[in-house]
Amino acid sequence: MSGSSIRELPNIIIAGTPGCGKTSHAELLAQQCPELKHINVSEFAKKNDCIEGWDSERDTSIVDEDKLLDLLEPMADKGGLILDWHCCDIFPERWIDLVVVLRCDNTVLYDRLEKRGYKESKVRENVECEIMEVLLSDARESYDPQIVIELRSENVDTLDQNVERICQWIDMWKHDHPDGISDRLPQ
Ligand SMILES: Nc1ncnc2c1ncn2[C@@H]1O[C@H](COP(=O)(O)OP(=O)(O)OP(=O)(O)O)[C@@H](O)[C@H]1O
Repeated sequence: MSGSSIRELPNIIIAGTPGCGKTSHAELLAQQCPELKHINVSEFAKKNDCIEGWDSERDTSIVDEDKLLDLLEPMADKGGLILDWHCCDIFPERWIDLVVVLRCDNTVLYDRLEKRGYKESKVRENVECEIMEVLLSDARESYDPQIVIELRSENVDTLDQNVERICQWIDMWKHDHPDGISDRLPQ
C-alpha cells in the first residue's frame, strides 16, 4: 500500500449490472471531460494479464484482483479515473470519490443482453441481479452511502442527462478541492 498522496481530480466508479450502460456512460463522460481517463476494467485486466481462470458456470473470466489493484494503484493515486466495471466493491474506499450505480428496466436490460447473444441462463442471472439491486447494495455496503448515486439508464436522453450531471459534480468537486484531496485513511 502506498503512502499518502494528493489527487487533483476525483476517481469515479461507474457500476451496474452488465448491459446497464457503464461503458456508454464512461466513454461519453471521458469525451466531455478529457482530463479524466476511462478504464474499462475487464479490458484492462485482459490486456495486463490479470486473468487467473474461467468461471464456466457464469461464463466469464476470473480476475486476479490483487494484481489488478496493484497495477491500478499508481493511476488511482493521481486521480481522474473513471472505473467502468460491473463489480465495484474491490476498489479501496480511499481511492473513490463518487460511485454511480446505473439502473435499468428489466425488459430493456433483457433485450440488450439477448441482442449480445448471451445464453438464456446468463441473461436471466443478470436480469435477476438487477431486480435484486445487487450492485446497488454492494456499493452502499462498500462505500459511504453519501457518495453512492443511483441513475436510470434506459435511453439516450437519460444517458446525456446523467453524463451532464456527473460533469457538474466534477466541476463542484474541483471547486471544493482547489488544492486536491489527500488519500483518506483506510477505515
Ligand atoms: N442509456 C442508454 N440508452 C440507450 N442505449 C443504451 C444505454 N445504455 C446502454 N445502452 C446500450 O446497451 C448496450 C450495452 O451498453 P454498455 O456496453 O454500455 O453496457 P455495460 O454496462 O458497459 O455492459 P458490460 O458490463 O457488459 O460491459 C449497448 O448496445 C448500448 O448502446
